[in-house]
Amino acid sequence: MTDITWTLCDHGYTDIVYDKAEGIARVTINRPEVRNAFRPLTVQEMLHAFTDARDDAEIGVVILRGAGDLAFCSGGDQRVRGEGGYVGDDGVPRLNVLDLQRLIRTLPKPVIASVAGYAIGGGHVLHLICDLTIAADNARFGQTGPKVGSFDGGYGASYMARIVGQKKAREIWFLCRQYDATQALEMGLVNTVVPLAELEAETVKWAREMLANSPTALRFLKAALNADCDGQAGLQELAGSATLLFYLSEEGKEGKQAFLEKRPPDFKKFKRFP
Ligand SMILES: CC(C)(COP(=O)(O)OP(=O)(O)OC[C@H]1O[C@@H](n2cnc3c(N)ncnc32)[C@H](O)[C@@H]1OP(=O)(O)O)[C@@H](O)C(=O)NCCC(=O)NCCSC(=O)c1cc(O)c2ccccc2c1O
Repeated sequence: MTDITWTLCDHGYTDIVYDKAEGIARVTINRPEVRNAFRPLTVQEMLHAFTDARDDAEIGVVILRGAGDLAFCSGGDQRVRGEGGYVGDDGVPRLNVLDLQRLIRTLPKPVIASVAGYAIGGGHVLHLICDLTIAADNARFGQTGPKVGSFDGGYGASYMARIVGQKKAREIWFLCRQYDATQALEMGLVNTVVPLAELEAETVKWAREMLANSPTALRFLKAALNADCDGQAGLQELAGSATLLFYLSEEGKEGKQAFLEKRPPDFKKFKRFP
């Protein structure tokens, strides 16, 4: 049992459940009948919920999980895979999970994947993208792409290799094996493994610990760790956070104020640190 009371955020979602408590937002993929595989609508709803969590100043940590104990997420829903992507009600083929990956990656708050059961295919990449992964002892991890005629050569390949190393990443992709929670822990794919019954409590514990720390420090650390891997997009993210901080400073405000008051800015009063 977990000593936390979640409040449902009802946005009319059908494929996910979104709730909040104590500064934590929780996104649950709710399609257990297909091991929480995502279709375009699922991803659209997740994009909406993650955007809400990003923009809500009261939220400091986001949890991503799957409904039930059998799966975190089994990737793209193969039943709606058409030509050129996964097809929604509008008939348009999409790979919109890539938009979701970028949103989770750049969300300026820690995102925890709470994994029970299978994290497979595109579902495996989703847990990889999250900042931290807490796995239940029944969790199983793996890629299936080369078996089912797909691959994720973006974060799914390069970021995975950053985490587990080049040899292991090639093994995971080329052989499409499944790995249990202990093996995942050994290769650094997950941060910790707990008994299934303790998964929610442990996930909330980690979230609470981070909530007690400086949100700005966490924001910059996430952006800095991303920038190490993400090239110019990573630098943009890091620099955007720096600009935000600068806007909050007296020096930044002086520039704006001087413009509005139609006078030259007075930057002489600001120190130059070594
Ligand atoms: C996940 C499993 C290992 C679970 O096995 P288990 O034996 O526990 O359960 P079943 O196999 O019997 O499944 C129960 C039930 O769920 C259906 N189901 C499971 N997964 C999916 C799925 N992904 N899509 C549709 N349906 C699914 C299954 O058919 C059963 O239904 P019944 O009606 O028969 O009861 C195992 O299920 C499994 O291996 N699943 C497939 C995993 C997979 O291959 N996923 C897709 C990989 S490709 C991908 O995800 C992907 C998505 C993207 O959007 C990308 C975008 C850009 C680049 C790459 C992308 C990408 O690779």
